[in-house]
Amino acid sequence: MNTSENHPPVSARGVTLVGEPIQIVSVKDDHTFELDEEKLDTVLLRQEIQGKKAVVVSVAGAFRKGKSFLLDFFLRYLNADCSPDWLGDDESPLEGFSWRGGSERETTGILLWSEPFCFTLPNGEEVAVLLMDTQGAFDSESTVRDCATVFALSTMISSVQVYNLSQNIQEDDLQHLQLFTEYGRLALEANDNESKPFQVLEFLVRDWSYPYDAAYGEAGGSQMLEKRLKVLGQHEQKSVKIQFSQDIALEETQEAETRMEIIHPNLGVALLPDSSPNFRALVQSCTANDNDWSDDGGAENECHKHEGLISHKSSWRSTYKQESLVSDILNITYNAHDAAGDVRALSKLLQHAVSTLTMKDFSVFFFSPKAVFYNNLNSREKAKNISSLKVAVSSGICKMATAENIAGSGLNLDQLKKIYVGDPWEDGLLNTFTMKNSLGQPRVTNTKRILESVIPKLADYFNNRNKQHPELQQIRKHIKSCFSKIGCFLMPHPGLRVATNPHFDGRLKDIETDFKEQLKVLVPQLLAPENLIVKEINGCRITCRDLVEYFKAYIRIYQGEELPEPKSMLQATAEANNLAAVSTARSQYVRDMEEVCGGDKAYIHPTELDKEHQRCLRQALDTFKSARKMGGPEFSSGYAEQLTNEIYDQFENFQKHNESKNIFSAARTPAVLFTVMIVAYMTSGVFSVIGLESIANVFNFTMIIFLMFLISWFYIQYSGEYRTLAIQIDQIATVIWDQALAPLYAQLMQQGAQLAVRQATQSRPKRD
Ligand SMILES: Nc1nc2c(ncn2[C@@H]2O[C@H](COP(=O)(O)OP(=O)(O)OP(=O)(O)O)[C@@H](O)[C@H]2O)c(=O)[nH]1
Repeated sequence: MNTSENHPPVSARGVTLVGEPIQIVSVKDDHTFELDEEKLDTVLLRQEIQGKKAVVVSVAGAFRKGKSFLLDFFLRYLNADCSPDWLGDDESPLEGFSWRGGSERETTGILLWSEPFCFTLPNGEEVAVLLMDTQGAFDSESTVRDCATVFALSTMISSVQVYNLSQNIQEDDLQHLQLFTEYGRLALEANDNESKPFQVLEFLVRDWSYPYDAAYGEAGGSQMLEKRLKVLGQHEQKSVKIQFSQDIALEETQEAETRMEIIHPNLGVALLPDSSPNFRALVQSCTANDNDWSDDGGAENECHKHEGLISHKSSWRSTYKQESLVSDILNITYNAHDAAGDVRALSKLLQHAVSTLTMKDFSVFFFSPKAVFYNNLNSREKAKNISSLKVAVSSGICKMATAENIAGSGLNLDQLKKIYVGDPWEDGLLNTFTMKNSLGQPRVTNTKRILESVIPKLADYFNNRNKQHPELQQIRKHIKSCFSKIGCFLMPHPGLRVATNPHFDGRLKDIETDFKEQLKVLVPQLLAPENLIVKEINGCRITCRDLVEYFKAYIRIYQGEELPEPKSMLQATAEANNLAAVSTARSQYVRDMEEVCGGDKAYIHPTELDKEHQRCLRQALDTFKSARKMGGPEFSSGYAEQLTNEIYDQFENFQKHNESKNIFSAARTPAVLFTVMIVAYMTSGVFSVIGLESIANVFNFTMIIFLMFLISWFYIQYSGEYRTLAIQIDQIATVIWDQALAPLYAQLMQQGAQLAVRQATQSRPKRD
């Protein structure tokens, strides 16, 4: 709400709020900017602060998004001397910079709070904190240039620019930021695109409604910023350290071996599936008779050892179902559909086996403890990782079996990506897939066919997923290159009363608790003395006195004409389209005319050349008109005119070039010079015959001069030197030709023609 005129504004803690907003920069009706130097001086050149370092915190962004409202909380905090209960009581209206509800813009130009706040930094340095409110961008009365100028100026002047956004960081927010900061960078002379021209940028996302995606505050903000400003498709050069669970397993193996020894060895068997060949061999050894092993003496002996110990001896079995084994070996039956009975029967079967075989015999059929450990681990990792690898199967990268191998080896798709990004030449993936575990087996596979098919497909997949359009990359790179530090803070919605109640006057009781909680974090984060950022320009810390000079210098740049005008996207695109169409049409004209009178073509009569020019011009204009362009016919008419003018310029060149091919015009200068010499010689002869020697000498002298001209002209044509002299001689010859010889020639031609006509009519036979 506007600061009341009847009583001075009072802060929430009952302390009078000293100062008022002062309009430093105003925008005039003709969209030019004016700096009120006097007011600026009253704020910054006060005796007590002019020598102090300046901290300038500005809030900029679209109009009607609560910038001034937020600044008033900044004021409260600073006015309360940063005390912990700065937010004050529930009943005090929010005052300071003028803010209000409604849809029409409030702030115009740039405002400063008239009373800078003085603090001492932890290093003992005295600083003055200035708060700056800016005109909201994109309202219906501001041009793109106005918005860009306000944003650029405030960014150039401030040490912390709060970019106030609503609900999210959208791509258009980044595009505008790019345009505005580029406009700022252009104005700065140190526009080397290397040093960072601006200091801190804080994205402030208001009304953040997705705390379940990213939490309110700075942590969620950083997470969000990381996503939004990520430049995808750039391989990070630092190597990626990945913690594989399999690697841990290798270290654990030793410990596992010891552990396995104290576990009953049956566990090793119990872990085997009953389809496993080892399980079958074990059972076979418990039940085999002599005949089964007759072809193998060693095995025969082994079986003899078991003879008598095993009650039922049979040949290789057709079935190894637990139910039939128990019935054959132990001669008992049980309910195979009862899980508990099943386990009890298995236990009896194993006890029987243990009692009939020595440990040594029995252990032949065990998996090693290491193998069992791996098997265990493999199942656990497979369960954990397989879901992400199903994407690889559905994308045709590998079959399910390979995906299971990869998953079982402790890798998921995300980790594979990190390996690939860390080593994009595919070696990383190859090495990982083929590295040996402590059993000497490959981690995933070393089958060449699989490796050759899966690894390139994985690499393609990661590359395509990583692809980000160059335009998007460029925006992100640009923004990062402009600021020394970029942060983000997610603010919750302040509640419906704040947003929609026309009588809301900023009392805390009407504001949602979440919002107030986050304010208590945000404001000290920006303004607590230990967090203040002193304004720096080209590495120098700026005092309030210096800031006045910079302000004046910067505004002068934006008042002048030297900066290109920032345009709306449509206008810029329409211009680019039209210019491209002009260029295509002009090239077509040049090509067509080259066909008519190009370098290797013969001289063409000027009238004919003009006709050809008209034809090519028409065609070029047709090409321009038929090109698809943005902006409409009215916008294009100016470019059509530009095209016609450029084509006429080209035509002049073609005319000159054509003229140079005319041998008569090329020979005109020597012919004129020679004619003048002859005439001068003959005239001098006539005058000397009649005794007027002095006049004859003048003509002789003229003849000598023209002879010298002629010799010089030939020399210059031959050597290419003294070209300016040749041009002057050509000009003299042209004047003589135009003034004397050409009219004479025309007259002679006319008389000749008349004579010819007369003779022709006289010689015609008379009719009776
Ligand atoms: N939804 C929402 N509204 C807010 C928030 N903060 C303030 N408002 C309301 O937004 C309206 C405009 O506030 P201002 O501070 O005048 O907005 P501004 O961005 O300075 O507006 P301009 O000066 O026109 O650029 C007021 O009605 C505030 O109550 C917020 O975080 N979320």
